[in-house]
Amino acid sequence: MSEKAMCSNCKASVMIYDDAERKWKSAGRTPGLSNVNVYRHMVQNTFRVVGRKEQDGEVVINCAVISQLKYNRATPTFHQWRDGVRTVYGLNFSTHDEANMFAGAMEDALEML
Ligand SMILES: CC(=O)N[C@@H](Cc1ccccc1Cl)C(=O)N1CCC[C@]12C=C[C@@H]1CC[C@@H](C(=O)N3CCC[C@@H]4C=C[C@H]5CC[C@@H](C(=O)O)N5C(=O)[C@H]43)N1C2=O
Repeated sequence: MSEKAMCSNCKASVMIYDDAERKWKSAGRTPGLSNVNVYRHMVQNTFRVVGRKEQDGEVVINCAVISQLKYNRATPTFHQWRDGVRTVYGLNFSTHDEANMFAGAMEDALEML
């Protein structure tokens, strides 16, 4: 297994900001909770955020973590970042603890890049 999870799975609703309509939309086919995690590729030392819907495993986010990424803890349970091009992702976590755990994994990844 060339990729390792940086923390245990965190539950969050994955959202994408629609610039045109200026509103957040649920990523994937339907709204709902996903298991999100930061994965480290052990050979390439690259990182990505992957989220799969709890309900049916749909991959709703698969986003590279680039060194310039600015991770914004907008609230204790809503964190957001730009993918470096044009997509803004938002994670609405179920609990503060999961939000902190995920943010810690993201910050660890950014330190290693
Ligand atoms: C300089 C910069 O780039 N700034 C970016 C943020 C950023 C900063 C630094 C680095 C990277 C980034 Cl990405 C920026 O400000 N962005 C990125 C796109 C969207 C937004 C722009 C305008 C709106 C206004 C309100 C605000 C907003 O979205 N929320 C407030 C805080 C939590 C609040 C919580 C939950 C979500 C769930 C749905 C909606 C709701 O609660 O119903 N909502 C919210 O309303 C959420 N916005 C943003 O965050």
